[in-house]
Formats: sequence, structure tokens, C-alpha cells
Amino acid sequence: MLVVSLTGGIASGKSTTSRLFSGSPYNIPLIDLDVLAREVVEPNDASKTLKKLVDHFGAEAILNEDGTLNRAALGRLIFGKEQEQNRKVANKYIHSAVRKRTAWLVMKYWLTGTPVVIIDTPLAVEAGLWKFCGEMILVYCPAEQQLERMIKRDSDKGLTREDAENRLNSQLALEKKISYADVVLDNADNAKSTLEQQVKEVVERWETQHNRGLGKVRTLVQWLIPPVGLIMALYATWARTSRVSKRLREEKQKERSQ
Ligand SMILES: CC(C)(COP(=O)(O)OP(=O)(O)OC[C@H]1O[C@@H](n2cnc3c(N)ncnc32)[C@H](O)[C@@H]1O)[C@@H](O)C(=O)NCCC(=O)NCCS
Ligand SMILES: Nc1ncnc2c1ncn2[C@@H]1O[C@H](COP(=O)(O)OP(=O)(O)OP(=O)(O)O)[C@@H](O)[C@H]1O
Repeated sequence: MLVVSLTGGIASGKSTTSRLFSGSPYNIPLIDLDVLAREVVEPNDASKTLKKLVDHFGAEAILNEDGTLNRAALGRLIFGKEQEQNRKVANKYIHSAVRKRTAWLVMKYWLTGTPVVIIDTPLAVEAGLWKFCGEMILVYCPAEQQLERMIKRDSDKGLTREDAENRLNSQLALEKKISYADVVLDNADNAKSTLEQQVKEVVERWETQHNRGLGKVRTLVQWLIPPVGLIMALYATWARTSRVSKRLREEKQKERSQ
């Protein structure tokens, strides 16, 4: 099974892109980590993540009157350069619960013989998920466009330009994520067809590489003989990490020589 992480930055177009992959005609299964991050903070969730957050930040600071998480309040506490410590705490509790849920879902798709699954996550690089997937796709647009699109989308929910800048500054800049990616989808163009065409090309390549001829045999062997699948996954992880480290080293050298 090919596990793809689809990443980008806030409002760079991840959801728009993942809808293209998961909708007709491709219908590729999708695991959306923003959605899982919402599920794990529900009051009755077995992971008890909300309780851990309340123990740290205080009920008055982050809960609504009905005991649910006040997302805007937690957002104000964790987004922004000065809020790094708070963000680390929230990430620690929420990400560990999200990681477990993701692993179960990947396992479920693997058991049912799914050829490709996409994990939509804003923080694949920051949280290290890039190492454990077979391929990473980055949805890119310039930072100013991220800000504009975020404000246009969320200003009616009370998001100010300052809030938007704080959210943007809580993530690694998209330029810095390019070296980690196998594919960069350019989402600067406002025409939907430009993104659609790029998605089509990626899916066609997957079809050729993983669903035909030798690729199909490899996929079947990995599925039918789990130890072989595990060895191949470990090798792929090693190969990706080496490839990315090499790119990062080359970039550093280039920066130094400039
Ligand atoms: C702080 C919270 C409650 C704010 O909720 P809100 O509904 O306003 O935003 P939402 O969850 O829809 O997130 C919108 C976007 O913010 C960005 N974002 C969210 N959390 C983080 C974070 N910890 N660091 C950097 N960017 C983040 C992402 O690009 C995300 O797509 C929420 O974002 C949250 O629980 N964040 C911590 C968990 C997390 O890291 N989620 C990301 C996927 S695991
Ligand atoms: N190519 C595009 N042209 C114009 N608007 C776009 C384009 N791509 C995305 N948008 C709009 O920009 C906004 C952000 O896109 P989207 O929600 O897909 O981003 P995201 O990366 O999933 O954001 P978040 O990290 O906040 O979940 C949406 O309102 C979307 O409709």
C-alpha cells in the first residue's frame, strides 16, 4: 500500500486538493488529521486528551460553558511566535492521540487491500510524519496568498489579519518544506483546472507505478507477505531520510557559498 502524506501550510489548499483525490473519479481513501485532531478533544474521547489540556491550561481558559473545547481560546493560546511553549504542550497531547488513531486507520486500509491512502496533514514536516510515508506531496502557494485566502475564508468567523499572521508564523515556511517533498503542486493559480490537471498527472503516475505490471506484483507481495512489506517499508523510510538529508545538506552548502 502506498501511504501518501499531503501537506502544505495553512490555507495553501490542502483540503481543496485532497477533495480532488478523494472525490470522483479517483475516490482515493483519505485520512484528514485536522478532523482526527477534532475528534480526540471531544469530552468523551477515550484518549482523555481534553482532560490533559484542561489540567495544563485550566478549565476557565479553554472550555466552553458546556464543557467542550473553546477552539478559538486554545487557538489564541497556542498560535504565534511567542506561544511556542504552549503550542508544544498542546501538540504533545493532541498529536500523540492523533498518531494512534492514524496508525489504526492505516492498518485498517492495509487489511482491506487498499492500494493508495492519503493522509492530509498540515504538519507532516514539523511532526516528522514525512519519514514514514511512501511519498510526500506539498501543496504550495506564496505566503501572502495563504494569508489572503485564510482571511477571505475565515474573517466571518472573527479571524483578524493579526490572527492569520500568528497562525502562519506557527508553521515552518512552505519554502523550507520543499526539500522534503517528492511532488510540489503549484496552487498559486486561481483557476481550479490548473490544480485538477496536476492531480490527474499524479494519479496516472501512481496507476503506472503501483497498479500495473511489476508494480502490481510488488504491491500484492507486500500485502500477502507482511514481513516483506515491513522490510520494504523500512527500506523506503531509510531511502527517503537519506534523500532528504542530502538535499538539506546541498541547500545549506548553497546558502553558505552565496
Ligand atoms: C488550536 C485549535 C483548537 C484551533 O482550532 P480551529 O478550529 O481554529 O483551527 P483548525 O483545527 O481547523 O486548524 C486550522 C489550521 O491551523 C493550523 N494548525 C492547527 N494546529 C496547529 C499547530 N499546532 N501548529 C501549527 N499550525 C497548526 C493548520 O494549518 C490547520 O489546518 C486546533 O487547531 C488544534 O487543536 N490544534 C492543535 C492540534 C494540531 O496540531 N492539529 C493539526 C493536525 S494534527
Ligand atoms: N487555486 C485556488 N484558487 C482560489 N482559491 C483557492 C484555491 N485553492 C484554495 N482556495 C481557497 O483558499 C482557501 C483555503 O483552501 P483550503 O481550505 O483548501 O486550504 P487548507 O490548506 O486545507 O487550509 P487549512 O490548513 O486552514 O485547513 C479556501 O477558501 C479555498 O476555497
